[in-house]
Amino acid sequence: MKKIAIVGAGSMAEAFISGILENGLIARNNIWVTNHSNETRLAGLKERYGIRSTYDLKILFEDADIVMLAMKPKDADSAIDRIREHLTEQMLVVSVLAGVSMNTIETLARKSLSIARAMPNTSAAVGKSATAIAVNSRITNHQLETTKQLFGTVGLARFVEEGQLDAVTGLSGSGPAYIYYLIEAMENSAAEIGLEKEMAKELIVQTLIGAAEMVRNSSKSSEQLRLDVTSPGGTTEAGIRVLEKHGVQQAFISCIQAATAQSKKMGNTLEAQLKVGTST
Ligand SMILES: NC(=O)C1=CN([C@@H]2O[C@H](COP(=O)(O)OP(=O)(O)OC[C@H]3O[C@@H](n4cnc5c(N)ncnc54)[C@H](O)[C@@H]3O)[C@@H](O)[C@H]2O)C=CC1
Ligand SMILES: O=C(O)[C@@H]1CCC=N1
Repeated sequence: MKKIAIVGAGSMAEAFISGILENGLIARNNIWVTNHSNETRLAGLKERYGIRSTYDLKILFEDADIVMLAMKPKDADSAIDRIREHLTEQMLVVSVLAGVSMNTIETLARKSLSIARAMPNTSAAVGKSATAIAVNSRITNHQLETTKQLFGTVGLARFVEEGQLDAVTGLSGSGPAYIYYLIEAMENSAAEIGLEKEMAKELIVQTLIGAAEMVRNSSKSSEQLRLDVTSPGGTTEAGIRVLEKHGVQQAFISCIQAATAQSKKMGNTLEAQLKVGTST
């Protein structure tokens, strides 16, 4: 029977709690969570999921096999400093902190740790996260298996080199927000062209699911799939011409590059503060 101690009780923590319970990976009474100071939030999680919470770190970490770091990167320094005496080399430390390297986590903890650093996304809440994971050399085969299972409960999980995680953060970690941004635009335009809100939402959602399934299942490239929709002199051509005029594809490329750069910057800022040099 495994015990997980989750440090940070925000949206990512909740997504994991819900995923773990859905799949029965860890029993309810072995899922423990804490946060900075918001007792109402902890009470809400207890109420919704029947899990446990505490501010007593001794109780939180006692016999814990897995520790999940799920606070904001800016709080990592103070949060890890507070818990570090409870962290052991035997525990699997799972971090979802954007930009924070495994080396930085060990520096903050002032000890060697078995770490799995992951970049999931909020679709974990519905079991559809796209997660990339890097592990350090101290991870045992058993802990690697546990990591696979843990992230498998909330969606697709792929292992990568740690150096790729900033790019993953820019692409799929932040990715749901880009898609929501597009949906907002489609919803706003639906109102302008005279479609009823609820029905328009259904049509938009089904269009996205359908297009995603086509990309997943078809042997054709996404460009070819787009061309298949675009009849010469037709409606799609008229619409896409406007997107091209506004440089929308280049805007998305720049957006993902900016998010990737921000992930690197967040990590480098923390490393510089710790005087452990700069990351690549
Ligand atoms: N929200 C997202 O889409 C994604 C977030 N992440 C990462 O997940 C982490 C959490 O993000 P969210 O859940 O969105 O944040 P959030 O702001 O919703 O939750 C952060 C939690 O950390 C707690 N916290 C702050 N200081 C603490 C301390 N000293 N000790 C214990 N708990 C403390 C807060 O009380 C809060 O419960 C971040 O590091 C973020 O980079 C990763 C992938 C996607
Ligand atoms: O915006 C952020 O920093 C976090 C990391 C990936 C998604 N949300």
